[in-house]
Amino acid sequence: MNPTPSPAASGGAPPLRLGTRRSALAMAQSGLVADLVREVTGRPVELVEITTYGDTSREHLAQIGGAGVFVSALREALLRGEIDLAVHSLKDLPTAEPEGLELAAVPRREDPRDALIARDGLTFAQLPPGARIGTGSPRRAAQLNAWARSLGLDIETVPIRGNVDTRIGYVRSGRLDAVVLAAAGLIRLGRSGEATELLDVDHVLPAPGQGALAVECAASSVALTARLAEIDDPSTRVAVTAERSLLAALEAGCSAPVGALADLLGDGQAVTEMRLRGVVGTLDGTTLVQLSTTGPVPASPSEAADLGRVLAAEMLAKGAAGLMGERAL
Ligand SMILES: NCc1[nH]cc(CCC(=O)O)c1CC(=O)O
Repeated sequence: MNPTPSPAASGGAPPLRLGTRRSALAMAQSGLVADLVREVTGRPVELVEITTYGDTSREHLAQIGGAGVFVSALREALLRGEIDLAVHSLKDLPTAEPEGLELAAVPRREDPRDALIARDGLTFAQLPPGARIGTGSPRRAAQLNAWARSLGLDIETVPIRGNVDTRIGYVRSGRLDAVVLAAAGLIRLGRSGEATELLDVDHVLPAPGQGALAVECAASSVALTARLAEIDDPSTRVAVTAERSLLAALEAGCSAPVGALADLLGDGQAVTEMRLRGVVGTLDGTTLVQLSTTGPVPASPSEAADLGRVLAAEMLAKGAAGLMGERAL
């Protein structure tokens, strides 16, 4: 981090306009990034609320084109010069970077795991027969159903959507026995205490990029992009690059039942290797293709992307393509 510039240096600078969705989670994420951006630029940052189609539509995500609908309005505002930077959940960001935009920074990742919020403090294994678990994500449905089968549990996954409050509300009102959400979202909203279990990634691999934020700019904002590089976390960047490259090489969209997680492995002294795990499955969890590969820590994002492509090729050779056609209801 740079030392804070003197008041004189920042005195006349106009505020940077940071575009954000207006959900509580988006505002929390944007607030975090705004603090980081103020630190490295010494400039004031103002939040500009942008409404996206994903926020107003009541249709299911898979039907309106997946989580990319949350992203496009922010990207259009960037391209029109109405905002200087946009903050997205990286897992909602389509893998193809549009012409004229740049993924300027991926700050340090929050916990990538999924969290269970169940009634009566229950864990997954304690859910009663016939338990109904809400999730709009085919990835979560596939892995929860597979996990339940391996435990001899009888559960039903129920498609739901809505913001974090709405989804937790299904449990509080008694309409569902449990819901599954990203731990990172709960943590950023100060609601991690409501989780009754953090799901082990051996059972439920998160979405590629889950828990990480994406700070996007117009490619023409050269000076700003250079400053934002200071809030980029290189370890997070290589991990999410491998995960997203796996997703892209599977030619799966963000609403496909694909999970991926890269983590850096160490010997206690130093990081020595990166492991990338991936999963694709049918919604009912009867068939999963789950593979892992471990290699030297990538020296660059492009090397990380290679690891993603290698694992994708292995998954495709095991029939992954045939499992990705299914959509959530
Ligand atoms: N698809 C919605 C979405 N996009 C990002 C997050 C959580 C934050 C994150 O994963 O970084 C969520 C909510 C959820 O999955 O529970």
